[in-house]
Amino acid sequence: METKPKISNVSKTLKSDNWGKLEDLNFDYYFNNGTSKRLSFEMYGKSDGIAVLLYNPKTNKVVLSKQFRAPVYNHSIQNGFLVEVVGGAIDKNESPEKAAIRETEEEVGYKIQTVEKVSTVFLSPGIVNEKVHLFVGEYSEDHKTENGGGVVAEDEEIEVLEIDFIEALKMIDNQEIIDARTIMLLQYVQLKKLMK
Ligand SMILES: Nc1nc2c(ncn2[C@@H]2O[C@H](COP(=O)(O)OP(=O)(O)O[C@H]3O[C@H](CO)[C@@H](O)[C@H](O)[C@@H]3O)[C@@H](O)[C@H]2O)c(=O)[nH]1
Ligand SMILES: [Mg+2]
Repeated sequence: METKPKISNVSKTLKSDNWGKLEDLNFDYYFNNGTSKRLSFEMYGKSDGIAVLLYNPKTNKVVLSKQFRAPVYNHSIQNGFLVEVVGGAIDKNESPEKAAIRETEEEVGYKIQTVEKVSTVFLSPGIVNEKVHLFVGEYSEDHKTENGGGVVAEDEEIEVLEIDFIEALKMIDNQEIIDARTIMLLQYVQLKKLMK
């Protein structure tokens, strides 16, 4: 018996192309009840992204950033300023690892040599097209540079926070940390016992 493909006749429609792209994915969807229907689902995204948690197992400290996020402000939360891990968009022809190392220096001013891959995740798979590559990276004071704070030409302004790991975990409990990438990476470090 011939089985129909679940998804067929796929096309894309570009609806907006500014900071990121808003597109429709159009397709015929074959339901389990034997009917099929043409569907269009909206997807928004830029390039894929990276996020890095910097941790120092000698001092039990982590480095986080604080910056303005429009959707957070839009919800009248924390006046729009979110505590996050280092994160950013991957440049054209750049590997996720290279992007993680570059963003770490740009945003928080530590020049690290290596990062360790944790996972690649979707943060909002119903809407957002971006995959985010998650990393952890060991740092020490020796890696500190004069840089950090974000790229002024990109209207970035980043406050660098170096705090005790235990304090960061408490900030998850009291809802001061509400960014999913940051929660995932802090809990990864806790689960894998990378720090006390
Ligand atoms: N988002 C956005 N940023 C803009 C815009 N115009 C200018 N910018 C500036 O461009 C910077 C982009 O910096 P990146 O560090 O490359 O990206 P990011 O926004 O920090 O991305 C990280 O966080 C996202 C979650 O908020 C993640 O989705 C992404 O994967 C990554 O981890 C922002 O900080 C902001 O200052 C705009 O229309 N939208
Ligand atoms: Mg960023």
